[in-house]
Amino acid sequence: MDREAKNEKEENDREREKGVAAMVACYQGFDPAAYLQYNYMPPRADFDRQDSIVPWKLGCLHRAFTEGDVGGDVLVDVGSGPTLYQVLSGCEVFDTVFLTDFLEVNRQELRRWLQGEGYSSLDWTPYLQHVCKLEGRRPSAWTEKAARLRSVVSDILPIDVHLPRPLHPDSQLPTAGADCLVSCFCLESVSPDLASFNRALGHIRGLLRPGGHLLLIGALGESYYMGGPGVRIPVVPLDEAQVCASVRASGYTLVRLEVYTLPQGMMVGVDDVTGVFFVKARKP
Ligand SMILES: Nc1ncnc2c1ncn2[C@@H]1O[C@@H](CSCCNC[C@@H]2Cc3ccc([N+](=O)[O-])cc3CN2)[C@@H](O)[C@H]1O
Repeated sequence: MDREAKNEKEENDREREKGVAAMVACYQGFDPAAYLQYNYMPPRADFDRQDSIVPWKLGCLHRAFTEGDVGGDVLVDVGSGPTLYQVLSGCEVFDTVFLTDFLEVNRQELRRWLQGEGYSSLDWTPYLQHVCKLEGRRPSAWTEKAARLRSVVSDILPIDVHLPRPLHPDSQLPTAGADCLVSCFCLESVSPDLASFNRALGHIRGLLRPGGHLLLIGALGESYYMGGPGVRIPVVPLDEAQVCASVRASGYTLVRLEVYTLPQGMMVGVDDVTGVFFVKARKP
């Protein structure tokens, strides 16, 4: 590499590090309880509304986990945040589930739920009941599902998708990698730009074994969201074509893309998201 190219690469690396550091600073004010209130209560989580977002997400995940091609022992949820909905179907398929997040406040929120009912900031019962219904079970089986999830969560780990190895080497992940990754609303919300989003997709690919699946949910058209009162966090705005291109460019085979377009009633002033994507992909 000649001197000029070396200088340019060093400058690009410095810019990249500055962008990631700025994102870390944004997250210092993240408020799990407020975030849950904004996004995981009605209207966005209204199980009696056909057009509510959370039932749509749970339906995508239920189909993806139960249509027969996803399986194995280990499921990793990348960037769990303070939420559990993303593993309510997967916990029936995998005997070992790792929840992960960058912030200790979110890992604490998840630990509180694991302690038992009534400790976490949000009552997940309606979510558990809804997924039981999707599975053809009576809603009162939610207590069994909660017990199942508590039994399979093996650890709640720190993660940084901007590192080539996002998890600490001691994380007890199988050498070959996880059998399945799920990640919801994380990568586009933690990346300063599209190049960083694409790199993060590549980094988490290293957590997945060949033949394993990636289930990715994310925001379309979003440029910011509120991570708490007065905590405005920038987001990489994505469209469907870019999501498909990024997934393929990061070395995954795209199995399918599903898209939800937000009706006016779901726009509640906590972000400027226009749609939600669901991707099922496979690592060749
Ligand atoms: N470097 C990092 N590596 C991994 N995770 C990291 C890193 N930095 C922060 N994190 C971690 O990632 C974060 C994940 S929460 C990100 C929120 N995403 C945007 C928000 C979500 C949302 C939800 C629902 C709906 N809806 O329409 O129903 C829309 C939307 C759109 N707005 C947070 O847990 C942080 O702690």
